Amino acid sequence: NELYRAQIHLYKHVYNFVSSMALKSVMELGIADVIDNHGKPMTLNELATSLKLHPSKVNILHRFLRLLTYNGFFVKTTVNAKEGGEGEIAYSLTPPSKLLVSGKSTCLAPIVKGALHPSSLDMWSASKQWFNEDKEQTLFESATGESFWDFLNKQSDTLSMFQDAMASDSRMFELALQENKHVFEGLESLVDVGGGTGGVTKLINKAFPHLKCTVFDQPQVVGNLTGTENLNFVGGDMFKSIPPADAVLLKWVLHDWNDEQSLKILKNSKEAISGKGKDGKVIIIDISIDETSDDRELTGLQLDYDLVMLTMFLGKEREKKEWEKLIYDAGFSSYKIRTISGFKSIIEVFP
Ligand SMILES: OCc1ccc2c(c1)OC[C@]1(O)c3cc4c(cc3O[C@H]21)OCO4
Repeated sequence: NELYRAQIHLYKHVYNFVSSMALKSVMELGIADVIDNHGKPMTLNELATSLKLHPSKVNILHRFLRLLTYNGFFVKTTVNAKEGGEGEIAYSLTPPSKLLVSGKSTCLAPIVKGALHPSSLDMWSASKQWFNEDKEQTLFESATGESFWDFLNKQSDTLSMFQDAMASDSRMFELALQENKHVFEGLESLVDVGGGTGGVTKLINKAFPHLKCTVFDQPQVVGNLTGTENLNFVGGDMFKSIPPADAVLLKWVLHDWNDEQSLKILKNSKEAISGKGKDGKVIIIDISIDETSDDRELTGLQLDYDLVMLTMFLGKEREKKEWEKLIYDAGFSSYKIRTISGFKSIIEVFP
């Protein structure tokens, strides 16, 4: 009956937060590390013992693992099956939960921790007031009275939590970089605008040791960071000016900003690459929403990010035609866009 099917769809979306929170709990308990260290499927009791859980928590752990197994984060196998006996259920990691194993370049636990921090969740209790107020501000500002950037910069632990999150996502870029080396070939200098602690720049510098790389971010972000021979940190304001280079890299930056602010950043980027008469370029790495895609999980993630950017930064995720308009409005003459592994695209923009 379609009425009950509608009710199931409605309630499923109401309780989507439960699987996010279960994932957060598993990340906090370090279950991926425990199973990875064990080296083979782990029974519930082995897991509970290793996690030093109180006996009353063993069944709770079982229920969490059941939901997360259903959602593709674990697989169940049977171990210790005696002759004709049942054996025991044991849990193994899957590719998504392997991304929570610490100490690897593919560890995304920091972004799970950051994105599910109360600062990203509590603000939603102010959504009604946000919609009804006549002020243009983020949901975060409506709820807390300060911008998310000010909140992050206020305490070192929140800033480092955010930077660890960005760095963890950047380490995933290594694969995409190998598949897109041609984008960086022939460059003598590159400035990574909004580069934070230099996660991506270090990867590029490793792949292209002769490329002079500059990490450009706010003074309080890069102030006390020291570079190496071909990688230096420069503090400044990308809305004022960007240090000159053959290429400007904007990875996961423009989606934080509305069209007016993004135009300003792109115009300053155009200034920065137009020195020395070289035909420089701007390299944008960001989400480009493909509404025609039939990959519902990919498009769903991209639309989730659009609301995260809207509510926290008054930013947005852009479709291809929106990128095109922004690029041409900023005075560039052409661009090349291609999806890179995962949910982002790489857009080369030429003056
Ligand atoms: O373009 C920048 C950019 C890129 C990704 C993310 C940003 C901003 O903020 C929202 C977000 O969901 C988030 C919020 C966080 C966090 C990490 C984190 O990852 C997500 O650590 C503390 O709070």
